[in-house]
Amino acid sequence: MKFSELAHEKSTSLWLSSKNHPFIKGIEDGTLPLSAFKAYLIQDNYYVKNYLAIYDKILATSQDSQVIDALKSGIQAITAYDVDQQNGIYQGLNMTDDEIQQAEILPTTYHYTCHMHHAFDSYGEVHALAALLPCPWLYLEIFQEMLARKDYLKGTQQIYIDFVNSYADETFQGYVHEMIQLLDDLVNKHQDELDMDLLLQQFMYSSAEELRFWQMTLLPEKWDSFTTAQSK
Ligand SMILES: Cc1ncc(CO)c(N)n1
Repeated sequence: MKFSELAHEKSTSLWLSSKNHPFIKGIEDGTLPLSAFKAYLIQDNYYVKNYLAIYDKILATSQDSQVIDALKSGIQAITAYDVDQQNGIYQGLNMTDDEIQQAEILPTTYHYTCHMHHAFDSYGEVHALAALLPCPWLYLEIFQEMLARKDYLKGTQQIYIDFVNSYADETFQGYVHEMIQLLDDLVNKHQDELDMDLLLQQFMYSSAEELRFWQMTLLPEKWDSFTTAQSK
């Protein structure tokens, strides 16, 4: 079994929880308050910046031309699907640069981005790529499945329809498949020296963080609940 297949299988229930999450259902039926979507976008702005920063760290140190080529085209995909698309949405929602840059980074965003940096800093590029993969792959699955449902997006807002269509489109799918292939090739190349359990853990942690990411803006999450002693 390929590493990607194993990781995907082990993450099934976590991914299902994301797919059924009220945030996702709210995008589909239009009940997600715009305030929650805005809060998500603000956290995601920081997240995507860090995602690209990890790509840069890998590009600056990798000796593997397959990794370098794939990440260079990956940067273009992230720029088109995450950065440029989100910039368009910010404008549509009248969100200012100050509002985005000065917002507080919430615990889950901080934790998820630290996890991805840690995977690279402590274990190197293959582990980092395992931590990075659930991000685009899960989005592709969530939004392709949403589009495939017969009455998808009935009554939802145009801004949500555009968001879903973008992450479900063929070019994005091509990028995701390239990243899956890259990781499987690297696992084969480095089979003897890789700790497979640790590698799987990188992917699983990120799958859990993706679920927390939806929850964070709906709760909404607050640092107070982390910085106040609780008896239970
Ligand atoms: C948290 C998160 N996961 C996945 C994606 C998709 O690239 C994103 N933009 N943000």
